[in-house]
Formats: sequence, C-alpha cells, structure tokens
Amino acid sequence: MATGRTHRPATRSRGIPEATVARLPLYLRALTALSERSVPTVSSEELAAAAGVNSAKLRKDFSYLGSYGTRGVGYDVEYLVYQISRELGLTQDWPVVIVGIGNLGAALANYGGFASRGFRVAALIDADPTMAGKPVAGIPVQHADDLEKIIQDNGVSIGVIATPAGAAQAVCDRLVAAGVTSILNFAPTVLSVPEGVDVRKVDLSIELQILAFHEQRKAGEEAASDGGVPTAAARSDSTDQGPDGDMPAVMPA
Ligand SMILES: NC(=O)c1ccc[n+]([C@@H]2O[C@H](COP(=O)([O-])OP(=O)(O)OC[C@H]3O[C@@H](n4cnc5c(N)ncnc54)[C@H](O)[C@@H]3O)[C@@H](O)[C@H]2O)c1
Repeated sequence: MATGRTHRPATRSRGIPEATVARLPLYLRALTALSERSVPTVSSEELAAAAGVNSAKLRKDFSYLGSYGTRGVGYDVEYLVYQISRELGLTQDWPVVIVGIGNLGAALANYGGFASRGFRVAALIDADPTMAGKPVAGIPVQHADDLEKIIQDNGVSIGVIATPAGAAQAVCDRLVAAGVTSILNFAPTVLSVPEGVDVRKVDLSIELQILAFHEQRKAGEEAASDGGVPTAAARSDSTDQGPDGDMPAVMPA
C-alpha cells in the first residue's frame, strides 16, 4: 500500500524477508501456547498447523533464523520462543503511546495482551480537554498539547493512532517529529511518513469485506451444486472491495 514518502525494502537489514517477519508472530503465538502447556519439542508439521502456515514455508522461515530443528525430535519450543522473540525485538520492553482515547483507544488501553508481549502502554493522549487527568485502564489521559514532551519523557518509539481519520495525519506528523519511528494506525486513512518510519495499518472492515466476498462465492457454489442458476453475486469475479481487498487485517500502510 502506498504511503507517499515511504520506501520499504522487501527484506530487513539482516536478510530476513518481510513475509517471513510477518509470519514470526504467528509462530510465536503458537509456540507460546505450547510453552504454556510445557510441551518441550514440536515438529515442523505440528507447529505449521498450529500457526496456520505451510510446513515447507515454516522450515524455510526458520532457516533464516539459523534454526533447523533436530531430525526425529523437532524444534525445541523454549529455544524457538527465545529466538523469535529476540528476532522481533521482544526481549526488551517497548513503551507505547495511544493517541485518541475514544471507544477504540480505550479498548486498546484496556487490552491486557500488550503488556504480556512486551508492549507497555506508557501514556494515553487525547485532544479533548475534559478527558485530561481521567484514568483509563488505570492510566491518566494526558492532553494532546503535551504530546511531544510525553513522547520524549517516556522514550517512546511506537505510537498507536486511534483518532478520527481527519486528525490522523497531523497526529502522525507530530509523533514523528517528536521521535516516534513506528506507527500502528487504526484510522481509516493512508498516512504519509518520511523515510525510516514504519507504518502498519489495521482495518477490520477490510477483513469483513474479504469475508463477504468469500460468503458470496460459497453461496454461488452451493447454488451451482444444487443445479440452480448461480446468483449475480456468485458470477461476478470481483466485489467492490477497493484496491486493499486482499490485504491482511494488519498491513503495511
Ligand atoms: N481499524 C479498525 O478496524 C477500526 C475499528 C474501529 C474504529 N476505527 C477507527 O478508529 C478511530 C477511533 O474510533 P473511535 O470509535 O474510538 O472514535 P471516538 O470518536 O470514540 O474517539 C476518537 C478520540 O480521538 C480524540 N481525538 C480527536 N482528535 C484528536 C487529536 N488531534 N489528538 C488526539 N486525540 C484526538 C477524540 O477526542 C476522541 O476521544 C476512527 O478513526 C475509527 O474510524 C478503526
């Protein structure tokens, strides 16, 4: 997805392809579940099934980490958790700010899964003066006027934008100027960022559109197998999903 000024290489500096990087969190989630059940080793097939990935692709991905497993034994779960966490930069704590503490921002602030994965919500920021000082998830909301100081005081490099779309670019610009170099954008707008800043975009409505597409395909196939005439929807090769229709829920902006 184009971001105006952003240029993103297909591989990371250490030679791990972006597509592999995008799958590492899937492996980590599956491995963490195994670790919680005290499972010591796992085969590539089992892990691939748990992560929803093809096993040949998994083995290729792990070869970039220098992890080949042991024939007949599989991969050491704890060691892979450590290796992938290290590769993803999760062996350190990442302070995160959330900007826009409305319905979504408050839900994100209350989500316990960030902290357990090494992302500490360091500050909540909103432009509404009536919210200043009010706690959300136990953290007092701070006014947007102080955004730069908050970023610098907390050494924040990751910002989450949950403002209305119309405010998102200006918020993004201020975050970047204050030193933020990674942005997770929930606002339905394409952000323009300078070289060196990473933006990931989350859009659940796009996921629903993709599901709607598959639903109408299924309905058409059922109608055809019943000997009926396929519906107009089933006959159409594409739906009105727009250019991002095949993108994942979290995607490079
Ligand atoms: N990506 C997704 O899947 C998804 C899902 C739901 C909502 N959204 C988007 O998330 C955003 C927030 O949705 P919501 O329902 O929480 O809206 P909301 O109106 O409840 O909250 C928006 C908050 O942003 C604050 N705000 C506005 N301008 C600001 C600024 N310049 N700086 C700081 N704060 C500012 C407002 O005061 C408000 O508290 C919207 O853009 C919405 O479209 C995305």
